[in-house]
Amino acid sequence: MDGIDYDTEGTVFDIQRYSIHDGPGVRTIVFLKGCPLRCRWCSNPESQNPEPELFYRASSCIHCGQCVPVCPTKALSRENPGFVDRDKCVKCGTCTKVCPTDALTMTGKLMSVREVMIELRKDATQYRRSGGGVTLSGGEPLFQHVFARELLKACHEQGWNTAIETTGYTTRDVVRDVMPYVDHALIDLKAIDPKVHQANTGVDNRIILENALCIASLTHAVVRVPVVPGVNDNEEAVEAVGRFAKLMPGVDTVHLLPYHTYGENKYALLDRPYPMGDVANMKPDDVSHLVKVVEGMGLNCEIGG
Ligand SMILES: C[S@@+](CC[C@H](N)C(=O)[O-])C[C@H]1O[C@@H](n2cnc3c(N)ncnc32)[C@H](O)[C@@H]1O
Ligand code: SF4
Ligand code: SF4
Ligand code: SF4
Repeated sequence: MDGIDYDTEGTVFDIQRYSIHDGPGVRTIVFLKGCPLRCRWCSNPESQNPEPELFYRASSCIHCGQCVPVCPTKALSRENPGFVDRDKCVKCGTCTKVCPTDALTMTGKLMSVREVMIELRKDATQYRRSGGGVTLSGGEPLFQHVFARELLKACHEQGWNTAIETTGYTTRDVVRDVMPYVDHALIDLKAIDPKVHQANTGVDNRIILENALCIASLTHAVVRVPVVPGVNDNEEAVEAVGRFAKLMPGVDTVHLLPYHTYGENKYALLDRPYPMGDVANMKPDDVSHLVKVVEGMGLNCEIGG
């Protein structure tokens, strides 16, 4: 094992314990900030910007005004639509320290590998008992690839299973640098049609498809598809993903994730419009015909996962 730099820092916006999804056994999910994509349905809008950001929850604000004078850039005012002038806010977090109701909070904080490992060690017994471990998610975990790599190395040194949830939108060098420390890659293929991919995520999918093939040649991989109404919730689109998955070395399983709106309220906290408008949650039954398509191609198919 190469040396591990425990001082490497990265921006983390959440650590979720006791997950039974996103890899084998009981897992802790570490969510890293930063993503080069802008999926219209993204359930973690706070993950996209690599920097820490300010959440403002209007329903918790008691209009006491204590935050207004402490802001160094005068970004807070009742005159501002949404209260926070996002162009003026420098994300210093000073206002959050005086708010008595947590209407203002920061999402994302700088943590060292050492600090994250202290959190992860609390669940080490669960990992050993269940064959679980640690999953890096986001955002795109490879966006902060040096931090991700050192964290994965540190997990391996403890003997824990490691996984990443990735779009694969990165360079080949990063893939080769990080994959030796990943036991299980959950690779999102959101659309095979390049025009559909570009229109709905903001990026071309050529690099993603090339890296998906490479990642599957380097570690155990599963393909995941967020099934989104009006984007890829049809048999042709899912069949195209299945055809591609069959080209990926060792891949025998596709997960279909029905579209959900759980992230919608977080757009309001960032004063951003929700790009999906009023498109309703999908139910597992809504994708059962797509499961049959995947299974008919000789692949395993799970809803969720
Ligand atoms: C939050 S993402 C993090 C990993 C990476 N950014 C990605 O998209 O692959 C984890 C999973 O949630 C899925 N996802 C994101 N928004 C979703 C939504 N509104 N409905 C269903 N799945 C969603 C993604 O497609 C991905 O499989
Ligand atoms: S985070 Fe800093 S700059 Fe932004 S509103 Fe709060 S105090 Fe002002
Ligand atoms: S300190 Fe908190 S509760 Fe008071 S006005 Fe500011 S955001 Fe609202
Ligand atoms: S790739 Fe993942 S984190 Fe990035 S915008 Fe899309 S769903 Fe969100």
